[in-house]
Amino acid sequence: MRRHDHGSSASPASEAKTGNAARVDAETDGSERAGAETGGRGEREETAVRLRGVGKSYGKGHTAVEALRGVDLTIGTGELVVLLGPSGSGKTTLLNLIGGIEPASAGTVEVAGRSLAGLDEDARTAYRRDAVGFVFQFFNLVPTLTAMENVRLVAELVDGERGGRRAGRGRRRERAREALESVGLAGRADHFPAQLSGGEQQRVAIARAIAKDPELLLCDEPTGALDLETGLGVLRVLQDLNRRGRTVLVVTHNAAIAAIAHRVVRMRSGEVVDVATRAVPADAGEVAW
Ligand SMILES: Nc1ncnc2c1ncn2[C@@H]1O[C@H](COP(=O)(O)OP(=O)(O)OP(=O)(O)O)[C@@H](O)[C@H]1O
Repeated sequence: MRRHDHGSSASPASEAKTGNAARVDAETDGSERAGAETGGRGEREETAVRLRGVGKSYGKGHTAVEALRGVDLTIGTGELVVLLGPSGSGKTTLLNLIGGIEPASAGTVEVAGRSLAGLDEDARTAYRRDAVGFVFQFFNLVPTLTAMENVRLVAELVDGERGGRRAGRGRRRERAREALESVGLAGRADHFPAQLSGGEQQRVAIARAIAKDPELLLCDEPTGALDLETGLGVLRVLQDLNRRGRTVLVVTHNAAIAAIAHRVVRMRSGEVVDVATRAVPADAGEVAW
């Protein structure tokens, strides 16, 4: 099994900064599980995300804000990681950097072994479009399109841009149907967003995110606008997708969601202050808040 350099790459300084000696072990855990899948051409990278010394600042002078400060974090392929922290601690900023929505001010962000810093605007757009699925708090569905059309829209955009990989219309419809099925909504394909509950709308948004078969699913407060029951339905879908091999990063205020994570990352004031591993993540069905 190919092994990672987590032990050596996590410098004493960064360990001291996170104040968490378990961090290196926790990272090794994730890569070992994923490592079994790697080793040859065409196989998956064992590290999904690697951040080293990542900083992000906004503005200048007396209005400058340091949203992220020296963040080191590794996410193994196939992990479900929950990122917790109070408002303003930098969670969304971190997600946006990993998703290529904005560039880091310092340090390196690598996804599936490729550095995002070297990408020009076109390559960054292609990366966002092809490699990352985004799920937001307020679903962001197009209200005048049905569930199926919302999902297909993204599949068509992606196919339209991916030279040489154009799928036929039938194949795109099939892929969209598969995505809706995988979130338990095949029966609601022809409903408009207003005819769906909040939880169902979020599941359509998840179907839309996975229809393009992204390497990474980035979720920002995916249950934030939902009541307990519908929120748990969404968590079940995310856990199910993760169990089928997808890497999932969930940003949330809701500490109860941490129960389903392989690893829980806590942030405060732009820094990672703790990383904890769960030997056996809870079933989403067992979570309550
Ligand atoms: N575009 C921006 N311009 C200026 N400051 C920003 C910008 N985006 C974020 N910030 C600041 O960066 C810090 C981190 O914000 P971020 O949204 O990442 O926090 P968060 O942990 O996701 O918070 P919340 O849970 O409230 O969404 C905050 O102080 C915020 O005001």
